[in-house]
Amino acid sequence: MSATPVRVALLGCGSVGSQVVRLLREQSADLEARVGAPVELVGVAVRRLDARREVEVPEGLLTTDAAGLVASGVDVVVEVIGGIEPARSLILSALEHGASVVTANKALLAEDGATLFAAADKAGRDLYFEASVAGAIPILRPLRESLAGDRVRRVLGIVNGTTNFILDKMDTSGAGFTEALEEAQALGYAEADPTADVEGFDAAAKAAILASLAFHTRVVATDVHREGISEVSAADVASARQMGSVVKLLAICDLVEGPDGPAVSARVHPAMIPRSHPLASVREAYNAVFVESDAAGQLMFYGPGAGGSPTASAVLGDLVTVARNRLQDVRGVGESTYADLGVLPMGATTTRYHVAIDVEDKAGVLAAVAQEFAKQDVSIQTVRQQGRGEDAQLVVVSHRATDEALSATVAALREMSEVREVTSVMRVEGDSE
Ligand SMILES: NC(=O)C1=CN([C@@H]2O[C@H](COP(=O)(O)OP(=O)(O)OC[C@H]3O[C@@H](n4cnc5c(N)ncnc54)[C@H](O)[C@@H]3O)[C@@H](O)[C@H]2O)C=CC1
Ligand SMILES: N[C@@H](CC=O)C(=O)O
Ligand code: NA
Repeated sequence: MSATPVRVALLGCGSVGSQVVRLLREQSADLEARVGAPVELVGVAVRRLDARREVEVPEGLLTTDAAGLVASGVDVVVEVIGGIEPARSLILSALEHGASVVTANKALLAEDGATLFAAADKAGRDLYFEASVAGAIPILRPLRESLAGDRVRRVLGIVNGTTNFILDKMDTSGAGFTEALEEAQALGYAEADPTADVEGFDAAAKAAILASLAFHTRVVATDVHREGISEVSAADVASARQMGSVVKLLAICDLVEGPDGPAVSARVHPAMIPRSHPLASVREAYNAVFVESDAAGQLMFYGPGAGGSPTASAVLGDLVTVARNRLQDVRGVGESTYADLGVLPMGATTTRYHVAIDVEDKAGVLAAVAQEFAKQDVSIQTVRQQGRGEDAQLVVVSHRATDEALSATVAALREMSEVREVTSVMRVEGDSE
């Protein structure tokens, strides 16, 4: 006699949801063998019954009553609607009704993960979310489980495919930001409204999730310093190229020593990295995440971070785990926030700056510019002059200093009579000091 099926409800049938349906159908026999029971899709909640879908869903499974579906006694709810509401209420209701939950919703986890994890604890059910960060790349499970005996010091990565595609195009073809964005939209990488990707909200949510798991503390999206790529100009990209560097949108999470003890620093911003750095070779819409820990040293995780099918792969991985757990009547590893660390403000975080300044080409200008750096106690690593006369430009790269001191230096440079314009300001990462 075959085992009782694990009954699955799917919420949302867009890019990711439709691929979840496809994989559940195509791999049904293997999934049954791996789980130890048939995995049965019993309902798919959609916004509109007559919408065009990438995959055929038997009509009897479709419903617009998501709330009714999660309350119908299913074993697992897979949430791939996205956004805060109704996703949050549906997940909470699913847990209250005894279902385990798999979600790809980084926006919700980074805004209100605490409520969801508390509800999962209260219900004694699993809440898994590998797909929420870097799509198909297994990164949350390694942080939560494989590295549980180590001390992670840094997580550094490219975690947004859309912005990496745009920056890569700007670098390889000399395209401006708007042109590169239009290409990303035409290829279906960027949304019609690409704000969450382009302005760094998507990457900041992922940074919050990564930092929470890596450092065993709670970090929310608003704890993450966020700058997007809409201000990155063709001149910035060209300036990076001249330095042998490339511009990438990075998510950087560090375990640091704050004024009151260990703290977390989490930031998302464009930065120049040397072309020799492994992250520089991450092209198009790919993602990569570096993890540095005391005992393991450096680890790199690389692969497709976006797209329906890769993301559905991560969803199915979680689905198999929570289904197995249910059959064995156990729970997987939950949230761990025992470290309860403070968050270091961006101003106190140490970074390095690249500053390109159009200046008057006359004696004493270089000394005057250097003096503004010295006033803020910012040490200069290199200065290069390019062009002459009207076209004279100084390119300064600093040593590491607090972000507060560096931005005060740039503000002072902008006020100098010898400075015509500060044309490019960008942080520098992945280099020696
Ligand atoms: N597309 C990607 O590459 C990745 C997406 N994710 C996450 O996966 C989730 C889903 O993303 P996509 O599939 O790309 O979005 P999508 O916009 O293609 O699909 C969402 C679907 O949910 C439906 N929906 C909205 N409200 C609903 C409701 N009340 N009841 C039932 N259905 C409803 C929409 O009509 C739409 O079909 C999001 O949380 C997203 O952040 C995570 C990693 C990568
Ligand atoms: N919009 C995201 C995809 C999902 O996380 C991206 O471009 O990386
Ligand atoms: Na992932």
